Amino acid sequence: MHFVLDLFVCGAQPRHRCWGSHVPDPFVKKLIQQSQEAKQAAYCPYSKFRVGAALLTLDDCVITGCNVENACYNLGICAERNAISKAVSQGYRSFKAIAIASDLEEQFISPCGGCRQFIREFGSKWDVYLSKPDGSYLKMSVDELLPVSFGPEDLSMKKVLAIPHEA
Ligand SMILES: O=c1ccn([C@H]2C[C@H](O)[C@@H](CO)O2)c(=O)[nH]1
Ligand SMILES: [Zn+2]
Repeated sequence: MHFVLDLFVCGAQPRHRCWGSHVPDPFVKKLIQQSQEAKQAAYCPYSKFRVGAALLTLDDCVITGCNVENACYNLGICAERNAISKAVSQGYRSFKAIAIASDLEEQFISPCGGCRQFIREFGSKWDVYLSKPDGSYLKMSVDELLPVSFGPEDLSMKKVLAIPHEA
């Protein structure tokens, strides 16, 4: 099997290249690299804790995000939620994976509870890659990160993920 190695950060037009739910290792490495690049843009003057996220859409676009803090501390947004909000605002609602990067050398960055719920909104079967600056990673499913979760299905909102023009 042949895989094209580079993933692009896309604009509004999704590209159509799929390989199912299994993301081959070189692509995971690239996605982690992109989350590390996204981390460079973190706006975190208060915590000084930089986080980046790279989201891989079902049609193989990569949307990135970083944490953005605020002088009104509680208004800060995490990198994961930033990336997901960016993706949704560009019309993406189906995701294969999200990679998360921080500067913690000794442990894999782990999403906060709020982000776990935010990620879970878009399915419980996709992959979350928790990484370290050296590129090593821990792969976890959304289900593992947030077991026995509450989601749109519990509100009988089966069509909630459909893009409006497809609904
Ligand atoms: O997974 C995480 C954990 C923390 N942060 C941010 C929130 C805040 O800006 C800073 C310190 O918690 O890191 C994220 O963006 N993602
Ligand atoms: Zn969070």
